[in-house]
Formats: sequence, structure tokens, C-alpha cells
Amino acid sequence: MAGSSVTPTNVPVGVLGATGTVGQRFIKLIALHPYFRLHALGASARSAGQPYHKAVAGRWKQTTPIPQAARDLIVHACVPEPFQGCAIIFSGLDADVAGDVESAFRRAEHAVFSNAKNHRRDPQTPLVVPLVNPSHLSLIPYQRSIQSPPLQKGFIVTNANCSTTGLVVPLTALEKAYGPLDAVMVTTMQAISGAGYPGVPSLDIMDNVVPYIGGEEEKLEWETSKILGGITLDGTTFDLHAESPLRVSAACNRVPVMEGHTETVSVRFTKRPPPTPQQVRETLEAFTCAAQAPLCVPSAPKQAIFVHEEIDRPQPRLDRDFQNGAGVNVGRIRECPVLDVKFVVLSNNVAIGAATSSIMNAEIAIAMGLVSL
Ligand SMILES: NC(=O)C1=CN([C@@H]2O[C@H](COP(=O)(O)OP(=O)(O)OC[C@H]3O[C@@H](n4cnc5c(N)ncnc54)[C@H](OP(=O)(O)O)[C@@H]3O)[C@@H](O)[C@H]2O)C=CC1
Ligand SMILES: N[C@@H](CC(=O)OP(=O)(O)O)C(=O)O
Repeated sequence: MAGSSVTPTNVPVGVLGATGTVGQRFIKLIALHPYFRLHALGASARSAGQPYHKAVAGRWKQTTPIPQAARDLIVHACVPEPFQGCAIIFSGLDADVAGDVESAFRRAEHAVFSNAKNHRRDPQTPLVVPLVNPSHLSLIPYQRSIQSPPLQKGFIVTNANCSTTGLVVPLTALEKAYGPLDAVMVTTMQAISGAGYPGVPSLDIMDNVVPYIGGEEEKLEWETSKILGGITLDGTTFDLHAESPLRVSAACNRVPVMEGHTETVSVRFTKRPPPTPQQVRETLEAFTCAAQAPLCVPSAPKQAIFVHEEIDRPQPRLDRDFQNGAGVNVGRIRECPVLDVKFVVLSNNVAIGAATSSIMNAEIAIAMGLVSL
């Protein structure tokens, strides 16, 4: 994948849903970014019209203070006009409104990078985990061409569900090395922050495990095939891994952890005999992705997959902030007596599971020359 040799400077960006759990992480990351600059913020009518620091008063949940670059920006309603000067729009909008709002921003010729689920299944919308399938961004020109009227600059790219994101990174490493997977069984233990703020009531989650997250299992089972699949030969849509159907069975649970989704995963390979646990370990450790090289985007982790050797790792409290949450942690790689190999995955749901993925997707799209700056 070719990369641009020119590093952009001073790229103005807007954040929709800037006051929420994901939005706050965007603010924190963009304030420190080498070339993105906060230009406009949006949220609901409850926040609109106030300076950002007042809009988030009492609900700023980051461990660092509100960045100066955001404090006094006025929060707008989520309509395109106040965002006119933005080259990129990041969306951390509630899914109840994200679909229509993001479509309106695309119509207004904005490049939209969304965390919300609404457009993920659109046949021409890339669903991109930046460590896995940035090549899907090449569908952007076709997406623009089929809008009515056709667009010059506007498009929507989504990132995946936060649990799907952690899962597909090791799966893609395994498929690249050993060919298509046949079956995946995954059980998630998802952090409370995944449900936004204020999210799950404390009386439901303390001293408890809730074995149901609405719609989550279906997302893991469906999104995995779109992400691990390719683009059809005519370049107009995604093949959903159709040549070698991948069976995924997910069981999703909410656990009393603040940040970091843990997943236990068992896989069956098509290839017989399958690789050994030691071969799987070496493959995961050696995995590199285009975001690291040749694209060399600034938010890419040094190591896409960190393999823990300690028998009791990864753990969310200890490992979720490793590499600023931009990589994926794997551990306990061993033989599975039912499928072939099993292991544990931990990924930070608000970093690589959300804001970091969107930011990296935008960096990659810029490096691929797909964003008009
Ligand atoms: N939390 C996570 O780990 C992940 C979340 N996601 C997805 O990202 C999105 C944001 O999630 P999260 O940050 O957790 O959610 P929050 O509930 O914490 O934040 C929602 C944001 O949307 C805004 N909003 C709500 N209603 C409206 C409206 N009618 N018009 C305009 N803005 C509105 C809120 O503004 P206000 O403050 O003014 O109400 C707030 O900024 C969701 O689609 C979620 O599914 C994806 C991956 C991971
Ligand atoms: N549902 C996820 C977070 C989320 O919002 O996912 P999605 O963007 O796929 O709706 C969780 O609870 O941890």
C-alpha cells in the first residue's frame, strides 16, 4: 500500500459527540496529535451553546485535565454549517442519532470517521480496523460516485464494534500465515465504559456479571467477516469472506471493569494439520501491519500484538494502557481440545476499540491521498 511522503500540518478537525465517553477520548488524543487541530465540537441540545468545559462539567472522566485547545470551544448542534472549516469529522455520536447526522455531514462534503454502528453494514462503507484492513478504504471513491448527487470530497468510514476490534487483529495475523479460519468461538468480558456515560447502573454491575449486551453478539459474528474479507473483483463492494465462510459464535458479558475488554477465543483452522500453539505465538508476535510500514502513521502502535508470557496475563487493570491502548494484548496461547488453539485477548475499548481507531483510519486515509486537505 503506497503512502504519501508529505506529512500534513495543522489539519482542522471536528468532533461530533464530543462530550461523551468516546468524544472525550478524541479530545484528549487530538489535543496531543502532531497534525490534527481541534476546530469545532458538537453534541446534543443539552450541551450546545456552552463552552466545552462547562458542557462537560461534572462528567469529564479522563485522568488528565481538559486540554486547553478544547476548554473554550463552543459546543455546537450537530449540523454541518459550524463545521465548514473542518477537513475531517470524527463521530462519537450516540447511535440513536448518528446515522442521519453522519449522512448529512457526508452530503455536505465532509470526510466522516465514525464509531457508531449505523453505517457499518452499508455495502459501500468501509468498516476498518486500522491494524487489519486499511485497504478497504480504497472503496471511498466509489462510495462518493454513487451518492446523489455524486460527491467530490464527502464519505463515511466506520470503525468496528470495540469487541470485534480486539478479536480481528489476532485473527487476521493467523489467516495471513495459515489461510482461512474455519470457526471461532469467543466469549467477551466487556468493561462498563463500553456502555457510555452514565451507562450501566452501579446496582446492576457491582458484585455481578451481566450475561447480555443488546445486539453485541450479532455485531461480533457479522462484522468479523466483513473486516477479514476482501473487496469484490469489480471493486464495488465487500466480499464478506464469502469464498471461505467463517463461522463465528460469540457470547458477550458485562463485567465490573472500568476500561478494557477481555475475550477468550478458540479457533479452528481450515488447514490440516493446524499450526501448533508455539507457531501461533510466533506468528502473532511477528505480525506487522501497513499502518506501521509503509504508511508509518503517527498513532500506530510499535507492536500491533503484544504476546504476554506470564501465565495470568493480559489483565485489564494492568495491560489496557500499554502503548496508550493502541495495540492488542494476547496471552495464554495453548491447545484447544475442541477446536485447535485457544488464547486470551485484551484490547482497550475506548482507545483501539474506538477513538484511536478512528484517528488512525483518518491518518491512513490522508496517507493514501483519499482526503482533500
Ligand atoms: N464507549 C465505547 O467503548 C465505545 C462506543 N462506541 C460507539 O461510539 C458512540 C459513542 O459512545 P459513547 O461515547 O460511549 O456514548 P456516550 O453516551 O458517552 O456519548 C454520546 C454522545 O452523543 C451525544 N448525543 C446524544 N444525543 C444526541 C443528539 N440527539 N444530538 C447530538 N448529539 C447527541 C452526547 O451529547 P450530550 O453530552 O450533549 O448528551 C454525547 O456527546 C456510540 O455510537 C457507541 O455505540 C463504539 C466503540 C466503543
Ligand atoms: N456495545 C459496546 C460498545 C459499543 O457502543 O459498541 P457499538 O459501537 O458496536 O454499538 C460495549 O458495550 O462495550
